[in-house]
Amino acid sequence: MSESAKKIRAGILGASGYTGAELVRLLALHPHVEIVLLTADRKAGQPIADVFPHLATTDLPDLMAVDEVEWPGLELDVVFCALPHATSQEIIKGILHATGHGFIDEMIIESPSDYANAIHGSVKVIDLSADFRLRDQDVYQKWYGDEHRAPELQKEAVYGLTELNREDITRARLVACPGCYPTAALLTLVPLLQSRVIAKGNIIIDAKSGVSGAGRSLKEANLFTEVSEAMHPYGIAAHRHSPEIEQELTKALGEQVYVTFTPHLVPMNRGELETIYVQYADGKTVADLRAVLEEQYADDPFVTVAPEGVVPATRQVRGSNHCVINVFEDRVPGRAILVVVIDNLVKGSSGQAIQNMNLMFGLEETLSLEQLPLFP
Ligand SMILES: NC(=O)C1=CN([C@@H]2O[C@H](COP(=O)(O)OP(=O)(O)OC[C@H]3O[C@@H](n4cnc5c(N)ncnc54)[C@H](OP(=O)(O)O)[C@@H]3O)[C@@H](O)[C@H]2O)C=CC1
Ligand SMILES: CC(=O)N[C@@H](CCC(=O)OP(=O)(O)O)C(=O)O
Repeated sequence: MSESAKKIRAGILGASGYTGAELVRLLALHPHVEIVLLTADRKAGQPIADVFPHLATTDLPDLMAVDEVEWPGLELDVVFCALPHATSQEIIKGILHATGHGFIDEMIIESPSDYANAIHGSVKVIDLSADFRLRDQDVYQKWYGDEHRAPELQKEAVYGLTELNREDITRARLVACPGCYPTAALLTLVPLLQSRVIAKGNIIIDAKSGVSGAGRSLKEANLFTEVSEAMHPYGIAAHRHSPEIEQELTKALGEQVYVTFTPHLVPMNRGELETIYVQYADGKTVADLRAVLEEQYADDPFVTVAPEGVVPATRQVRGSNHCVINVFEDRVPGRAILVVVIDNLVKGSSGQAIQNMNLMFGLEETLSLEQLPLFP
């Protein structure tokens, strides 16, 4: 895109939340994006600088309620949807209709060019919530409690794990960004399963997240006094990211995969670390796992396989779109230990969403995401 080209007109729904604010912070650096819409719920009507003083130097519209937005008049090119689960479905369905486009499954789509024609000129939607991540309606209902209210779009949505799904993301109209835990787990496990260097059984994901992963709304469990100087697991054998991780691993391998996944809340603001225990496939060693990961991510700007022996830590990625992975030989014969870190608010949500937007608009994937991690 040339400097003189029209800027991409972007809207951010849920801009008074953590991922919404992070989208604003990162997009402020984007040379081809103009933010023309910000929405909020309880904070609608306020200038964003009143809600987030750290964003005061940016020139931005005030926060407005989603149901007051006049979609066609805004001529948006892209909408980032950073709303809580279950609220995105109907809003996204409404946006696609209000901006003049129907649902793909109401059209005759027989080839990639039919699809390209069908979505030509449509606003593109990048959803950070879980609403369109699970492909199966029944699985969605089982884990999220309610019937899906836009199942036709659930089928169309592309899973937005950038490094492993670039081709589909590039062509997509609706991208469902992965959850923060699945991002770290899948970047590590998909290449290893696909290249058959690990066994599909006995995968254990021990995950830790900073408190911003739970969002900005008020919850007793997230008070300073509850969270500081302590840590605890939650969602044991019942966290909704298990089916999301299993869906994508099963797709990658072509066989059903199950994982043991236990998240923990740790007293830090942002960052996520997963320690993943795996079993080698017959005859494979730690060197095979390292070789697969190094080859997979050799040309990727944001995913790094750390040198042998270097231990990934959340400080190595804080505030950045980077993901650092390393693999270690276990002293228990036949097993390896992987460690992976991301920032939940960047690679785990808003950064990856912008990476996807760059792909969807034919831009350099790294635009507005170039900053190095913050240290300390
Ligand atoms: N936090 C994280 O690390 C990650 C979050 N996600 C997902 O991204 C989404 C946003 O998360 P996060 O930013 O943490 O959430 P927050 O709770 O921090 O923010 C939610 C935003 O949505 C608005 N909102 C709440 N309810 C409604 C509603 N009914 N209608 C319209 N707007 C509403 C809020 O407005 P107001 O403040 O004015 O009430 C706020 O702007 C969630 O689906 C989350 O699961 C995904 C990956 C990582
Ligand atoms: C610390 C914390 O509470 N984390 C959130 C995960 C946030 C996230 O990635 O994802 P979703 O979009 O799927 O909510 C949780 O466990 O529910």
